[in-house]
Amino acid sequence: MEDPWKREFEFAVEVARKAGAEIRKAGESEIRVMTKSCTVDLVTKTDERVEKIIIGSLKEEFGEGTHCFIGEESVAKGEACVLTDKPTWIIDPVDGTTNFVHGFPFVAVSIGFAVNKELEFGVVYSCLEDKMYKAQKGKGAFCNDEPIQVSDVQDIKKSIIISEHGVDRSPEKVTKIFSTMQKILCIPVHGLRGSGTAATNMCLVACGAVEAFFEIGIHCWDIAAGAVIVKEAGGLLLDVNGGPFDLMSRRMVSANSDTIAQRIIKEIEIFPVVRDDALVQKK
Ligand SMILES: O=P([O-])([O-])O[C@@H]1[C@@H](O)[C@H](O)[C@@H](O)[C@H](O)[C@@H]1O
Ligand SMILES: [Mg+2]
Repeated sequence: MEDPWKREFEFAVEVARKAGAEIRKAGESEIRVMTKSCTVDLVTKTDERVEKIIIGSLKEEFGEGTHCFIGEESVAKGEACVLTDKPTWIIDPVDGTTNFVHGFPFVAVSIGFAVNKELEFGVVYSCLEDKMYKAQKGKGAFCNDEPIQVSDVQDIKKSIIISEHGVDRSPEKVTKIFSTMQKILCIPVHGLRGSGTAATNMCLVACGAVEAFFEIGIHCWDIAAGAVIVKEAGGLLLDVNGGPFDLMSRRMVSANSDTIAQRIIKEIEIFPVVRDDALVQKK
């Protein structure tokens, strides 16, 4: 099978590893914490610096203007968040920023790549675990170059489900989030977990450590890379209402099978979120 984006894929792995080393180094020094949408939506100088390193390296390697970029911290500063047909890098430089600030050991660099709005490959580097997850469309999923596969568990009562509570602390949303988690927990499932980073959660689905991850409130940069990795590991992605996965919708279910996915979807109490491509952009 032809491999038109081989060079981009291989370079993305290199850049993710370099970015991970920067995060580990920064974690040993003073971490200056700032906030974005609310007091618990944290960002640090490391997030911003690492995103600049990633995008700068990609522009240097592939030229200015040939590719588009959607980066978490660039969007936070008002850059557009619109997926066009052009080759587009979808980047979360530090996924698990709150974990990074607290020294909780799950922090990932997430680099997805889409062409004609189709995800071509994804790279997630869990840099404190030194686990490099990667996948190209049609070519399987790997962790540290070993093939990975989703779990074969089909009985929800023998599953672990991952979800996150996100940064929105409004009572009506928190109530729905925890009511959903309570209903799933009391199916009962073996357990509920959350690593604090969507990208890592998706890789845990892909390697069969858990059966599913769902969340309402994530962003395209959190899940673009993980989406390819889950699919190439034999899993699937759906909207939380059971419809087709929509990268820009800020909600999704990733699971090892449709059986598990459908059982979870029955319990999810959906609340509205503003789409990534409807975010207010810089004038
Ligand atoms: O902000 P960040 O650490 O890059 O990304 C995080 C996501 O990976 C996680 O799923 C979500 O629950 C957090 O609220 C946060 O958005
Ligand atoms: Mg993130």
